[in-house]
Order: sequence, then structure tokens, then C-alpha cells
Amino acid sequence: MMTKERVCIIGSGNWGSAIAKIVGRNVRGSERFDEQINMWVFEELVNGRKLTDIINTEHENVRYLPGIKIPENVCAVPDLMEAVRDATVLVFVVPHQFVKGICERLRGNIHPNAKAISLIKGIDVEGNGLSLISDIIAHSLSLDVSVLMGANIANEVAADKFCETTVGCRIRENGELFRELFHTPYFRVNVVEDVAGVELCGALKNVVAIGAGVVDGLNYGDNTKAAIIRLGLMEMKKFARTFYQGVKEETFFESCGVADVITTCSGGRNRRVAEAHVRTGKSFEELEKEMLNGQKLQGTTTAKEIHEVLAKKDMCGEFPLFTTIYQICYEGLPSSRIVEDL
Ligand SMILES: NC(=O)c1ccc[n+]([C@@H]2O[C@H](COP(=O)([O-])OP(=O)(O)OC[C@H]3O[C@@H](n4cnc5c(N)ncnc54)[C@H](O)[C@@H]3O)[C@@H](O)[C@H]2O)c1
Ligand SMILES: O=P(O)(O)OC[C@H](O)CO
Repeated sequence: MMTKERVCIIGSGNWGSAIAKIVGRNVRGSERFDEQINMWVFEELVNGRKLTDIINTEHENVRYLPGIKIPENVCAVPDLMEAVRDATVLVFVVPHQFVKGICERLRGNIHPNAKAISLIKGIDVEGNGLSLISDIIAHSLSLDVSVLMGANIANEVAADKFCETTVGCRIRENGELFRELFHTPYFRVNVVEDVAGVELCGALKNVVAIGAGVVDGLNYGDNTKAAIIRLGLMEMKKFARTFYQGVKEETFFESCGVADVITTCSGGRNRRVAEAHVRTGKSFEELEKEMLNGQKLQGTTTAKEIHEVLAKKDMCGEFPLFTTIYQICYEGLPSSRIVEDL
């Protein structure tokens, strides 16, 4: 008899918890996946109680996804090594700034047959230049890493509202395995063989979302926002194809591309916080703490990371939207320059 795949979800924030609901339900009765799932939780106290205890007794992540029941076969585990023990399928879903530290701790401690998927929307910049988060995981842990990105605001997915998503894979068999793990009638998975294209769409759309929030804060209206979306998509495509060979044109028409830019520029956290930044004059850090209750912004850090890459290559002038968004976030450029500098 085939040994069943054992799944561990690494991360338990807003999206990690929503995805735990899907995966927890999908593995029930599965011939391919073990029904028991571990979810690694960065432990914290909520009203004096451990978050893992709350999740394991009330089956709800009251801090990051309140009001949604997580299936009882999902077990919250505070110890990372214990969480991944025996896991052959690793689902990475933490804010991108934490992934390197987690991989360092995991190195040498994972199942030899493990494969992974990253749901993390972000990039990394090291001395030599740009790295995909999926490559950081793959190189640290010597395993194949697929990605899942799409127009997927966690609260809407968790409420079972229909949407689509894109899995990018290098090994088709693994892409199909992940489709089986995540696909539901209301969370429709399409698999494409373009990891870099899918992942860069997911990362870069967070920068465009900051731009959309800025024009909302300025009350510029829908036409301006549509222009930001269009110009943002063009810069996303140019950036992805400049830095990664083989990124496919059609990937930008998948859920991870145009659909995610639209959703993120309407209902996302990055957009909301950027709008508040313009209206209140408060810093992004202050507003992240005030408005997100522990959830993390990815768009501002990604704007900084891509700016570092562009500045090193002397290419800022070729990416006027990304550059202006960076300057608004980090250099005090007046918000109105978002359109003046285009
Ligand atoms: N929330 C969404 O709607 C959504 C949808 C799709 C993709 N994503 C992406 O998924 C990834 C994870 O986002 P999220 O919404 O699940 O997280 P989140 O924004 O809710 O972040 C909070 C999480 O970070 C954890 N954390 C805090 N400090 C930590 C530390 N030092 N080490 C490790 N973990 C720590 C918290 O415990 C919590 O689980 C991001 O890349 C995000 O862009 C989010
Ligand atoms: O809330 P945001 O801005 O982090 O975006 C959430 C998702 O990535 C939208 O697909």
C-alpha cells in the first residue's frame, strides 16, 4: 500500500489559517494524504492563553482569522521541529521576512522525500541580487518547491466565496499533487509551469497595491486607480522578464496576475494602509500596528527590496511607478507625485 503524504503547514496567520481550513477539509477521506495535519504556530499569548491551546480546543485562530472554524484534524504545534517531523509535504505561509530564519532552523531536519509549496508573496535581496522566496527554501532545504499565488484575500477564501488561484511548478507531478491538496469547487486551482512568473506576480502586486491606496487616499477616483493597475501590471511584467528568463506572457492573465492586482487594489491590507497613510500622515509602521492587529504588510518592504535591485542596475528610470512608490514610502516624497512622476 502507498504510504500517505503527511502535510505540515508552516505558518498560521490570516492566510495560513484560511488555507488550513481548505487543506484540513480536503485531506479527510483522502487516499493520498494522511488526515492528520500539523500547523506550526509562532506561539503567543491571547488574553493570557497560548494561541496553540485556543486553536486546539476551540478550533479557531481567534487572533488572525476570527470567526472561522479550522477543521479538528489540524493540530496547532508551537515547536517547529515537532511540527515538521515525518512531513512529506511542507506548505510555507509566513510573512516573507521570517522565511530565512525558519529555513535555517529546518535545515537537516526534514523528511528526505519532502516537497514544498510556498504561498509567500515577497522577494529577497541579498548581496548578489534578487532571490525568489521559493529558491531560498529550495536551496536551504534541497527540495523541490512549487508556489501558489492568486486573487485570494484570506477572509473571503475562508468564507468559502468562489475564487481562482494559480499553482506554479517545476515538476508537473508535484503541481498535480498540490492541485489535489488545495482545489475545491470554490477555490479553483490552475497549474502552470512558470514558478518565477507566478511568484513574481504575487510579490510585485503588493507594491502596486500601495500605489492604489495612495491614489484612494488622494480621492483621485476610479480612472486613476485603473491607470495604476495597468501601469503596475506593465512594470510587473517588465521586472519579471528582465530578471528571470522564461517568464511566460500568459502567466499575467492567470489568477496570480491581473486578477490578483485587481483584488489587491480593491480589498487588500496594503491598499488600506497606504490610503490611511495619505489621509493621516502617519508612518506605515505605525499604521501596520494600529490597523492590522499583528498581521504584516508586505508591500512596503517589497518596494524597498526591488528598489535596491533597480538602483544597483541603474534602472530606476525604467520603472517610474515602482520607484515613486518606494520614494513615497521611504523618502517622504509627497503622495501627489504618484501621478506627476509617471
Ligand atoms: N492574508 C491574505 O489575505 C493573504 C492572501 C494570500 C497570500 N498572503 C501571503 O501569505 C503570507 C503570509 O501572510 P498571512 O496573512 O498568513 O500572515 P499575517 O499577515 O497574518 O502575519 C502574521 C503572522 O506572522 C507570524 N509572526 C509574527 N512574528 C513572527 C516571527 N518572528 N517569526 C515567525 N512568524 C511570526 C504571526 O504569528 C502570524 O502568524 C504573506 O506573504 C502574504 O503576502 C496573504
Ligand atoms: O491584504 P494584502 O494586501 O496582503 O493582499 C492579500 C492577498 O495577497 C490578495 O490576493
